[in-house]
Amino acid sequence: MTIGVDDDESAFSPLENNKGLAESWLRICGRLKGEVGEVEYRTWLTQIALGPIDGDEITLLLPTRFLRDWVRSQYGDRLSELWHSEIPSLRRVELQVARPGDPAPLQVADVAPASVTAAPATEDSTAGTKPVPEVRSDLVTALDSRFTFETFVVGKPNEFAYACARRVAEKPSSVGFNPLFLYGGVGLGKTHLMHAIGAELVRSGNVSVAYMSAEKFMYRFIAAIRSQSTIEFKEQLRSVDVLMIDDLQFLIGKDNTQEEFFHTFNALVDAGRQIVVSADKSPSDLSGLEDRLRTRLGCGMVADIHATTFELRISILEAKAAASGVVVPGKVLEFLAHKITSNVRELEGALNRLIAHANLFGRPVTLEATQDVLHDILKAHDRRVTIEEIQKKVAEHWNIRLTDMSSARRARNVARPRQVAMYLAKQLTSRSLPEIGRKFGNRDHTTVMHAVQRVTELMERDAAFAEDVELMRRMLES
Ligand SMILES: Nc1ncnc2c1ncn2[C@@H]1O[C@H](COP(=O)(O)OP(=O)(O)OP(=O)(O)O)[C@@H](O)[C@H]1O
Repeated sequence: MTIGVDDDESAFSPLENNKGLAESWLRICGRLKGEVGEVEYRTWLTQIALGPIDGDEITLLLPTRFLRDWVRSQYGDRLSELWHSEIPSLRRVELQVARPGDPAPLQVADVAPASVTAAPATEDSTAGTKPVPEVRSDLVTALDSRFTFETFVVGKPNEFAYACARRVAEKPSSVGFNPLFLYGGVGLGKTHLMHAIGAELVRSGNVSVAYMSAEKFMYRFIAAIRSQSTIEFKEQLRSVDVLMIDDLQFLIGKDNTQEEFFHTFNALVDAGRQIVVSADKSPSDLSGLEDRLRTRLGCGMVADIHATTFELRISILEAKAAASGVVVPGKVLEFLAHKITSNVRELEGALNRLIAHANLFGRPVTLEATQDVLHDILKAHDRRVTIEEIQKKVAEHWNIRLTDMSSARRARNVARPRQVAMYLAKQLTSRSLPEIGRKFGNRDHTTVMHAVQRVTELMERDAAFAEDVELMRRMLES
């Protein structure tokens, strides 16, 4: 059902005629204010006006499309939940851009935070995220309570970053370096470590901490400009003890926001406050950020989170499987750690899917079931082998020079490995025969065809040779 803000006034339930609805809305605003904090509430939520209610759907109106999209993405689910708790028959909250003549927002700027504020973590306030309460600064985006130091698995690739993060969490006033700059590829644990710092600081009390993504930083900054509250925004930011900004690369190309961040950064460092920043690259590689900002970012401790090793992937899988309570055989964990090497997020996603499947169907996790359930993920992770890799591995294995892959030498000890390499190129890549021929010293496609036939025949006749070729194939595929 779609409710438009249409011309049919009779279909509309004007707010002034619906006191109960207005009271519900005020209560919802009070709860939201308590949950998201004063600044966020004032920036985004006071701009919402009540629209019509029709059956199980209520419409809320926002002045611009930008605001509508932002409120939908950030608060859509929560608004639905809160409306449902007020009026159980309501199932949907529709967010629309207001048109001339639509009701104005209620004057709820002085809505007191509802008693829910003081309640313990509102576990249902954001999907999949359990916010940590009792944070002094309302600049804190909900911290995910799953991301703690206890649940972070430490190994060679991340031990340094972990140690630095711990240091900030334990002694925020005398860390000895500022900022802490965490960087590394996608899904390797940067956000996890930042949330862990936040959770630890909140637990220890007496420290105000602000965590937000660079994207959110920018939107808040823009919103502050729109609502003419930039001074307040700056003061809020500059009053925290620890400021953490995630995914700083988002600010590349956003010159005004960079400028604001730079000033905030300086003000906080000058005041002896701690900053933690994460990005996908080191400060020196973040081209697109202003030089002076890059220089300042690189002045503290720069900690790289490296790509995972097989051992770390196994440890992470073991920890996550144990926490799930589902028995996942070691063989399956090893298989996953071998196959999914891209990042921890994808590894975790694959394991979660297996666990969900096992729970749903009550079946044990086996290697066979894993291949079946994760068919699509595993396919996407199948390694793409290049002809150059094949040539290199085969040349090493048969102890010939790499250049002999393209040379005209016909001696058997050279020609045979070259044929094997052509055979493997045909088996493991999607290259055509002429393309393969070109990579082997501009040979004709019939030469490649002959090599493939010859190797196939030899493998049928000679078990030791077949084993050698199979070994090569496995090494290249792993
Ligand atoms: N060492 C680890 N131990 C346990 N879980 C981890 C570890 N590293 C990453 N994870 C998990 O992997 C997932 C992705 O991690 P996270 O979101 O922190 O990555 P990120 O580096 O911030 O990625 P992005 O660059 O996309 O923001 C999270 O669920 C996190 O808990």
